[in-house]
Amino acid sequence: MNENIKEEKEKKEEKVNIKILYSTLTGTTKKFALTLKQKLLDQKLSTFFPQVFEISEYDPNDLQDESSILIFIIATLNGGPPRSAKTFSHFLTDLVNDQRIPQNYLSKLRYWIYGIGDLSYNEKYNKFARDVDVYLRKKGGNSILKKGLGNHGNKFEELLLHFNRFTDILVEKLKAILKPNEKLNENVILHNDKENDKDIDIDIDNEDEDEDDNFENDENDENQTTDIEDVEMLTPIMNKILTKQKYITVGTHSAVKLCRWAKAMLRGKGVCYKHAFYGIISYSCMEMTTSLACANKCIFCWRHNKNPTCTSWHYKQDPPEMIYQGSIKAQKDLIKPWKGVPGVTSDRYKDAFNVRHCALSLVGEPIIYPQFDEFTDILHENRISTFCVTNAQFPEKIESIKPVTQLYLSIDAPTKDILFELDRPLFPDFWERFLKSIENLAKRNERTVFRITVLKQYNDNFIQNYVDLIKLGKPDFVELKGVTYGGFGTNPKVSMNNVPYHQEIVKMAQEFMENDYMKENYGIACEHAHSCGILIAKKIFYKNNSWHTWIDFDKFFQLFQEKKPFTREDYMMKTPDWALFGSKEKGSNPKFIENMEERLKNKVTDIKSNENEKENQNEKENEKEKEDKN
Ligand SMILES: Cc1cc2nc3c(=O)[nH]c(=O)nc-3n(C[C@H](O)[C@H](O)[C@H](O)COP(=O)(O)O)c2cc1C
Repeated sequence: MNENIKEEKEKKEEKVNIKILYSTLTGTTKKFALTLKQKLLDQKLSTFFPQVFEISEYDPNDLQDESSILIFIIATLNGGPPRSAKTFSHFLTDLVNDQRIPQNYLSKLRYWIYGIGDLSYNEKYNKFARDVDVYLRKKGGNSILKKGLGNHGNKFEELLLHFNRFTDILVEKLKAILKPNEKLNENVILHNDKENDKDIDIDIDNEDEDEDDNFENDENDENQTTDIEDVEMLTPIMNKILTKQKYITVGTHSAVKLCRWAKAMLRGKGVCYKHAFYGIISYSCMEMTTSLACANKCIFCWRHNKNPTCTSWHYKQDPPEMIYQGSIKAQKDLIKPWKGVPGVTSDRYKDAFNVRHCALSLVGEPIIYPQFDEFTDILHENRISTFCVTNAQFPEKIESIKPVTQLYLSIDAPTKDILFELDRPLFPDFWERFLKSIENLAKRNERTVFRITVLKQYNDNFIQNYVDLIKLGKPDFVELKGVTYGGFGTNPKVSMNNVPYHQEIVKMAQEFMENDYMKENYGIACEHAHSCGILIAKKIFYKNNSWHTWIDFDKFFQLFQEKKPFTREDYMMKTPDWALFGSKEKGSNPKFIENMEERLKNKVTDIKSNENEKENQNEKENEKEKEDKN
């Protein structure tokens, strides 16, 4: 950029010090926002640079580091936010409900609120303006002046008078705050200070001074939440970031990404652990989610916690058929560019367009999508198997969803404290939800799995605690898998030091098998050294002297079509020798690995390549961190 333009731009940016955000139903708040802007401009002060925006144009992620003073002039619609403020309102609700976000999160924020409502709405009078004020204060925001609540039920002149009285005082406050070349005078800013508020005795009578005390009730106010069901889950900014990271978003809450194992299998460079353990064809497997939002912010999250979080579904809902069509198209679009890439044979390339599996495990929490059952029905009708991975925070769903091909719980930690540290859950009763989810898993009839993602120094111990959870959930399988390097971003809590070697996972599995309960009921069935994975399976899958951990997919679809109850035992299949624990191939299917015989002859095992991969990953991590910093 030309230096002069850059300087000019910086100067201008410095001056954007008052953002007036309005949210309107019939235009009054917009009019008032423009009136206030003019009043500020009339001061002819170089430090006043007011700008007016509709609230939907404001990215709430900026609240934390907002250097401008925010002025909200907002109406209420049936006790909730007007349409243009729904995303903003939803963001704030999540923020206050998120126990991990510190109370001083918005401590840099300076704001003022003026609500325009109608007293005849009684307890819903200016409810949205009052909520926004409470929410911002809850997270440390600083109100520079007590909020104003105007009654549009009065004569318009009275409302305008009320607004003018407030904004006159506001102008004085702003003058005091935004003096040129002067440090902020702390005494001027009212840090939620009710004592200081008392000298501005111009608020209308029925305002509740102790709204903070009513906060919990406000949250439960049905009227507040019923109207926000058509908020889109993804903001345009989130969408842009996801696209940059090679996700294809489908509709407003789903996404597909091509799994690295799909690429590896296409190129004859390896298969995923799901192929070794269960017979999934990696390149025919569509990895996706029906909800990018999740109730956890795991420290090892692939998405570096850039996803939305929520404790319940309150979004616009896309129809399942549309998600299905969109996802299949996305998967095919992701496969297309692999034509002609070295190693990709025409047979495999063609075959990859036949989507046969769906791993509902990408990111987020797929089961909170309200039409999840309808979506899996469509997949099954199209002979696409379903592996569903949930974060064990929605126990009712885990009990009630229709059977999938294989149902997973992510068991990220053996104890409450470690779960809190690793998953950073949103729910205050996260441990109870976790245990209840495990308990409900035991009631399921299809194949069930505990997925333990092992992070060294975090959750690689406490075998007895894990066994207690296994006794409760009685999963058919326990997958131990070293955490995958996905670039840990700038998260200081995880690094390559937390990524285990395959031998360490094997050792952990063996420690499991020293436990009496495990010895009696389970055995180590498979391994996949390439991804540091071990499969511990229930002994019911050991028949006629061999493991049957693979899935008979034809049988599964037949059972689905018959619409009769079925169990895990109805669709199992013999596991091939190369996938078994202790085999020389260590879970790599010779059919999909180039020069396998030669590799084995030269003892170039996948364990070795795992070590090399680790070195590469170290390099990648450094690069990724550089990128993140930029
Ligand atoms: C459909 C509708 C619902 C409303 N609901 C409320 C309400 O719940 N609480 C309230 O104080 N005012 C309510 N109002 C009044 C508006 O907030 C008030 O008229 C305000 O001035 C509208 O501002 P605007 O002209 O910028 O849209 C409602 C108005 C309409 C038209």
